Amino acid sequence: MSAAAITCQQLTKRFGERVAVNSLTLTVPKGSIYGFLGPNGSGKSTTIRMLCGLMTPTTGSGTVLGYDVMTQSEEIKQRIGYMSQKFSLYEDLTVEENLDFYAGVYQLGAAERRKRKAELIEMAGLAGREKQLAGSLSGGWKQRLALSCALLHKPELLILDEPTAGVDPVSRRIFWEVIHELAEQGITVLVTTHYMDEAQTCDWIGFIFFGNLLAEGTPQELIGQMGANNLEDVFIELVRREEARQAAEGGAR
Ligand SMILES: Nc1ncnc2c1ncn2[C@@H]1O[C@H](COP(=O)(O)OP(=O)(O)OP(=O)(O)O)[C@@H](O)[C@H]1O
Repeated sequence: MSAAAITCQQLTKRFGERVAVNSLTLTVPKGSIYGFLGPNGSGKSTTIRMLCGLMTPTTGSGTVLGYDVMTQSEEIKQRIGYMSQKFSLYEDLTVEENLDFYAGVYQLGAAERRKRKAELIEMAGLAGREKQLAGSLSGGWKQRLALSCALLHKPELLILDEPTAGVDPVSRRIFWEVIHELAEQGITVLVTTHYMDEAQTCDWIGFIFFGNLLAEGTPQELIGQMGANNLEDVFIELVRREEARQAAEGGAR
């Protein structure tokens, strides 16, 4: 059995002339938290959409939980948990009704539905809020409900695209405690974030810019390799070097 939850080799996505993801090769080990970082528009969401089976790569190859990203997108969608930037909760349904809705999407039987709902309400700290309308929850609670919905079918892999964007620091901290608990249970997590304090707690980091993977390693390895003080400095230095390289290339033409 493979020790990788995700592998991709030279995965590429073009939109017309624009290369959104350029020959991306990476491996996400099972049970790890992999932080996927990069400036706005660098290709993170496009990569995630390809890995989730929502978008077909232009070229390259990859597997998610052993399934082929080119040909087995349905198998992948059934087995992963995905939370997008604008997680889709039904604001006019209660917490419990949202969970019921997604339990229906994942075709859970009545007994399993009851069990998973109870477990996830407990995990997310949503007890006592079951009858509250999702639309009346604060950002942090909405986000924890969305995470619970993404976990109903017990996925082995959780893919989170900027799950904490616009959420207050206390809620971010609680959310990340849950992420680490899930990883301890063996769930693999691929997560994008612009918050370097969050990235610092990941097992692995990949930096992408203009669709290219510029660096990969543990946070400590990257900080050491760059002679930086912290991940934020690594991030800024990688972007600066790449911009200088591109400017030199442009000037040489
Ligand atoms: N459907 C599409 N059609 C054309 N271009 C697209 C499409 N989706 C993304 N792009 C382009 O591909 C590039 C990568 O976008 P992507 O959304 O993957 O970046 P990102 O790293 O997720 O950015 P952010 O941090 O802002 O979410 C951008 O230049 C974007 O404009």
